[in-house]
Amino acid sequence: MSSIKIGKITFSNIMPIYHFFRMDQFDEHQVEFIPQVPTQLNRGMAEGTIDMGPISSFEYGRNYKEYEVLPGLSISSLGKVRSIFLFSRKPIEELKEAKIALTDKSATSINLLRIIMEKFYQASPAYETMPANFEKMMATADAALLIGDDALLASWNNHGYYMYDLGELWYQHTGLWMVFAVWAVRREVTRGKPELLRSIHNEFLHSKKKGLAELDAVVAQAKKEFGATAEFWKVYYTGLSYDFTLEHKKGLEYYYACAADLGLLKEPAKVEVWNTDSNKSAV
Ligand SMILES: C=C(O[C@@H]1C=C(C(=O)O)C=C[C@H]1O)C(=O)O
Repeated sequence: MSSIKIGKITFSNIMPIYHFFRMDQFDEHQVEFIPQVPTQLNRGMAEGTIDMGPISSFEYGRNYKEYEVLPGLSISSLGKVRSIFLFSRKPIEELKEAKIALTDKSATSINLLRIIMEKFYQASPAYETMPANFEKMMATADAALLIGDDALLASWNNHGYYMYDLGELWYQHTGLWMVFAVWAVRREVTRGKPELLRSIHNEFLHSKKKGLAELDAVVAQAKKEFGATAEFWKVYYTGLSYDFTLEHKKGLEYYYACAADLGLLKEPAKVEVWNTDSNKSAV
């Protein structure tokens, strides 16, 4: 039997979910991690070279008929996310005619920025997608959107730019959760390998629970790999949510409705959560 290929975002944001994942619970060749940035994972899932894992929630919405969402897992925030920033030379209200450079690693946040600019600031700036090089982005544009560790690193610099946290802006204008990534699984895997998928899902839930209960171990690892203080990582990880509740779903569906309204999605996606008790799906 071929292995289930599981995506793994190469950012520090997912460490609490993967840190205590016990590979030794599975036979050799049953599961394999594929570490990539979100846009690569999105593509791999769409092409079928990756079977499941965290993908941009926007990508789930774009291709939702092919996927189901695994329950109890996401990368979300209710307010500040702390790793998705618009850096700008001018206040956001003055970006109406501006040029904004967008990281090429994101799908959710670049479309969230469009929603925020169009709907909340009645602005239609020009956008250009670029490799995530902060200095080069700011050299050619008035503002730059970065996500993940690129955004964390840039936010630690004393560059003097205005900084807007997209999770915070979304919350201020909607009062809702913002779901940045969901654990999607290709439908043929829910049908073809439900038992193994159930074991992997349980292992993720176990690892998440332990990661949050023993956050100091995750914090120490993040500090070792990326720097900054233990206090920073504690605030960062406790500010993120890794759950997927009905409230998360409500926020996500509103995001999809906004995206469809602006023509960023063909239609508002239906969020279908995998029913772990049977081979059938249920919302
Ligand atoms: C919180 C984050 O969530 C993410 C944002 C994503 C996106 O914009 O497409 C995708 C996956 C997550 O890594 C982050 O990257 O900082």
